[in-house]
Amino acid sequence: MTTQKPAARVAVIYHSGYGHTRVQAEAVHRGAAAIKGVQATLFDVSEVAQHWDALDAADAIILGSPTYLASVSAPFKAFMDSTSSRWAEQRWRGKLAAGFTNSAGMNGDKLHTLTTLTLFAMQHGMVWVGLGLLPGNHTSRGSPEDLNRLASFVGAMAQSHADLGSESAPPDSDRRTAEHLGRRVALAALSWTPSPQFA
Ligand SMILES: Cc1cc2nc3c(=O)[nH]c(=O)nc-3n(C[C@H](O)[C@H](O)[C@H](O)COP(=O)(O)O)c2cc1C
Repeated sequence: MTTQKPAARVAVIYHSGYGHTRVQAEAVHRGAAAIKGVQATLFDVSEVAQHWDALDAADAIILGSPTYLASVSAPFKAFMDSTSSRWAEQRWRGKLAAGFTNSAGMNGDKLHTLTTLTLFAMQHGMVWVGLGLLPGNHTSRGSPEDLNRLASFVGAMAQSHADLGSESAPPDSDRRTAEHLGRRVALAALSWTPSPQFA
């Protein structure tokens, strides 16, 4: 008898003060939801109180925050701190994790935000899934239209000019990069079954 593998569940949780990171989060979610057999959900941190069960049940949690003063935003940090009882019980141990961030600067110290998200996942005993893309816009033949134009490895980066609204920023290449992250995590979640001995 063959046993049907249950659909993988991917939760995307994000904060966005002005809508730009929400656009990125929606793209990550779209990418994950496009994978057959994957149930993808998208949560704003302000509504996390209603979604703890879904986060606990997820096979993968994708974390997203704008970069504010070189790190995660205060609302996202409040969410991180509110997971401390789960940290103490290591309830999320063995889940997959990934991350994304958006800021006004091309660099803007975004890497520090992604590093913060990675360390958060490590403290929870989660297993980090990187972006898995070579750098875009990396040679004289490259362009800002390239996937992964900001050349990140650890997660998806996006950049939004500070004077543009979320209807046009971040640009299409960053939205496609975010979709790629969602797809990659969803595919990983479909094939990720940690054994009971995994610790
Ligand atoms: C309090 C604050 C701090 C910021 N700090 C940075 C920063 O360190 N680096 C950067 O490149 N942009 C910084 N920005 C710009 C935001 O990252 C940028 O506007 C981003 O698109 C906001 O995303 P959101 O609309 O999802 O909130 C900051 C913006 C705010 C409001």
